[in-house]
Amino acid sequence: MNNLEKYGLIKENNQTNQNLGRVIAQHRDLYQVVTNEGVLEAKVSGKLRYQLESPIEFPAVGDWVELETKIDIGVIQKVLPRKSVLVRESSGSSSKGQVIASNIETIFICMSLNHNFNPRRVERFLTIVWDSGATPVVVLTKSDQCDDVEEKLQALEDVCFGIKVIVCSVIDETGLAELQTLIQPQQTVAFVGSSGVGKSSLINHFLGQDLLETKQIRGSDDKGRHTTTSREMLILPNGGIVIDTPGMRELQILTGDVSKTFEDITELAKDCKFRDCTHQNEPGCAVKKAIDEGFLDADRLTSYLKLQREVSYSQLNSRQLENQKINQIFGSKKAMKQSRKHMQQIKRR
Ligand SMILES: Nc1nc2c(ncn2[C@@H]2O[C@H](COP(=O)(O)OP(=O)(O)OP(=O)(O)O)[C@@H](O)[C@H]2O)c(=O)[nH]1
Ligand SMILES: [Zn+2]
Repeated sequence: MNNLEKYGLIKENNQTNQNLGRVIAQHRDLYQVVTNEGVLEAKVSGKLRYQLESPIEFPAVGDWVELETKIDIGVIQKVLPRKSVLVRESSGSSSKGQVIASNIETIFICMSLNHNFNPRRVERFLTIVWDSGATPVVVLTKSDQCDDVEEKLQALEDVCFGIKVIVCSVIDETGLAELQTLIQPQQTVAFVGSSGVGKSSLINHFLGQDLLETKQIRGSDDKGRHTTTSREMLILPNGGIVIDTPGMRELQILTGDVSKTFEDITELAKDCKFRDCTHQNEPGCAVKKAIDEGFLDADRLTSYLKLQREVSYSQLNSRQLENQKINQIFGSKKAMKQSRKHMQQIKRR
């Protein structure tokens, strides 16, 4: 098996694949691409850069690309059509979206069977995965810590209709063999889910070694992760391929873990005068105070508020959404009725 086959290339009628490669890591404008000759650094050609119309079209981890090899660097000329693409709507103001990874066949949505258990969260992850074109599988982790697995499975019945659900534990090895059968040689998979549900532990299990640092080892400090290593695409001993990029890990913020991602703000907010403080113009706001005193970046509050809005929208159904919009504009439904009445009176005059 040549390099590219190892990285998931399925041979089709004796193609030569001379200029073919797969992106295995990305650091801003610089890509790491695996070819049949080895791994090389690569950039996007000037021509391609000019042709691409949106950030989403730029190469990303998982992409198959055509490239020309110069002496010390590869030049990417073309991104081959993607079979699936996981996109993260960017939360900055230049809202264009960003590719997290592409050409993933199966995405394991991980959720632990203890306090992290929440069917709504699975639902949100499912939406993202279906949108990507990959096949979702729901993986319920830490079954060794749960006494009511059956009940929890029932709670998921509607949400997970027609989807494979696997109960597992790396402690007593429940379900791991079954999970392994879903990671076939040359198939690309990924693990998503909130921080701490056991994604690294599962990947390490399938790797047969502790390549990824789990929470226990790294302590609670998440900083610095992935800065020294570029293991964003891992080949398992059985031949399966796992994509594990920092972006993949960040997918959780889209799905409601705002308070966890913005622990500094939630911590500060405990000192706000009002429990339901929105940190915008209330008196006695500890978050605003921290910004004024230079302890907190104002940008951080902005992205917190933006994300919170996105998340709360995505959690509401359309009717609630309508009500929430009304509340934002008019204060309440009652106020809206009053303002309508008022408008009608004006018209009549
Ligand atoms: N009891 C029990 N603990 C587990 C299991 N799997 C993982 N853990 C523990 O849960 C903690 C978090 O596991 P990780 O594998 O680091 O979780 P993660 O999802 O990779 O977290 P992030 O890297 O933050 O995204 C660690 O202390 C693990 O030892 C399990 O099946 N049972
Ligand atoms: Zn506040």
